[in-house]
Amino acid sequence: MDKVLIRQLKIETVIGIYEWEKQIHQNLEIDLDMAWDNRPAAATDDYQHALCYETVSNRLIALITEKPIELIETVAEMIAKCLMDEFDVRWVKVVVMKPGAVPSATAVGVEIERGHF
Ligand SMILES: Nc1nc2c(c(=O)[nH]1)N=C([C@H](O)[C@@H](O)CO)CN2
Repeated sequence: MDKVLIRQLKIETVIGIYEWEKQIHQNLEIDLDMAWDNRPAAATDDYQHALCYETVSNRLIALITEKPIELIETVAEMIAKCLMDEFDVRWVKVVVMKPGAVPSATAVGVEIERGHF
């Protein structure tokens, strides 16, 4: 299965369950594996057939910074839904990491897979 990948997409937003978290911006780091048939783009060398990682990245930054969110689980589901509804991605693995959320851990996070091949 072909994929388009995005690694360590940094999104600075209002995220968290505590009152103090609603007053600040924190960073999330997103990894995405998106199922996509890369052969048409390669065969034609035509951007029209590619899943544009730049367009996807910009859309997800806009989506996740639109309004405050409490849980990183919500972020992961919003991203998966957006990719499937707006970009016609059939399967996606979304990893959302929140660096610094637990002082004794480098990062904590969630991983989901949605859709099918
Ligand atoms: N499974 C989760 N656990 C926790 C979350 C979360 O989004 N998902 N969030 C918090 C707080 O916002 C935390 O990040 C503050 O440090 C706690 N647990």
